[in-house]
Amino acid sequence: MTKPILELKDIVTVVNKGTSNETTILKELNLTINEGDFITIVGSNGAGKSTLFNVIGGNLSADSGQILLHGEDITHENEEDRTHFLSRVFQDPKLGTAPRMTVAENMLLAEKRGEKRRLVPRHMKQHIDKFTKIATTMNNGLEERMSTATGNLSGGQRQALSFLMATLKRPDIILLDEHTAALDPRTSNNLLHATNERITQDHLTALMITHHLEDALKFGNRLIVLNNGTIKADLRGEEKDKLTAENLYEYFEM
Ligand SMILES: Nc1ncnc2c1ncn2[C@@H]1O[C@H](COP(=O)(O)OP(=O)(O)OP(=O)(O)O)[C@@H](O)[C@H]1O
Repeated sequence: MTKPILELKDIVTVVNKGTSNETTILKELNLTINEGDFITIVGSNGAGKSTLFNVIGGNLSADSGQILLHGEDITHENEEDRTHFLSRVFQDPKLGTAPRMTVAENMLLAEKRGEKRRLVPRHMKQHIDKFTKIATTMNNGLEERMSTATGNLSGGQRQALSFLMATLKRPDIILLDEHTAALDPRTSNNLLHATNERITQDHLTALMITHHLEDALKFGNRLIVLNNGTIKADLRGEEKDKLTAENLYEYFEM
């Protein structure tokens, strides 16, 4: 049985309140995310995709509506509180990692997130074999650079590290905000496949924004089309499998 992890109920977000630029971005948006869902999200520029992630992440508060995590109301929890159950990977490879720290240190930091323990070499020794093994799953040589400062990695390796760090503590939800968009096509493709393997094999729950319809079709068990602040389509199973890029494109015009 699929269990809901996160439920968004009638979410409305308004920006520039009280000014002549007041705009409603999300318009009574409803979405239930179930355990193990890997949802790809597409939609035109300005459709509200990043705003949806900001509302889930607590960077932006909903003006009305409710957010439930495992049935509990978390609508008023702030961004920091929500890091206990979610992690996010951004488009910019520089955002997810500390540049002067090594790959292994960044991974240790991610694993100890939320704990009071200090980062000490003794802890590193216990973890290095496990971290190296995890890095190997990225298929991009990251495992050979465990002692390299993150700032000296290639963009693809750095973004793969950001993704791994986001998954290390098995958050309830992982938000992938066009996390391969800044990479060249081959590197992007490699990271997408590694992402897919880690999410499906470890039964993680993730939402991934992409502008590439083929990727939205290829990956995930559910595909959502966001248009003008609402969900225009939420396709899964056979319905998603049968979909082509051409049919999908039609949803953009609705
Ligand atoms: N804090 C804000 N203040 C004012 N306008 C905002 C704010 N956040 C988002 N918007 C506007 O809301 C609309 C939706 O933005 P959002 O970034 O969520 O769209 P998106 O679907 O992620 O677009 P893109 O594909 O271009 O990244 C846009 O018109 C944007 O300019």
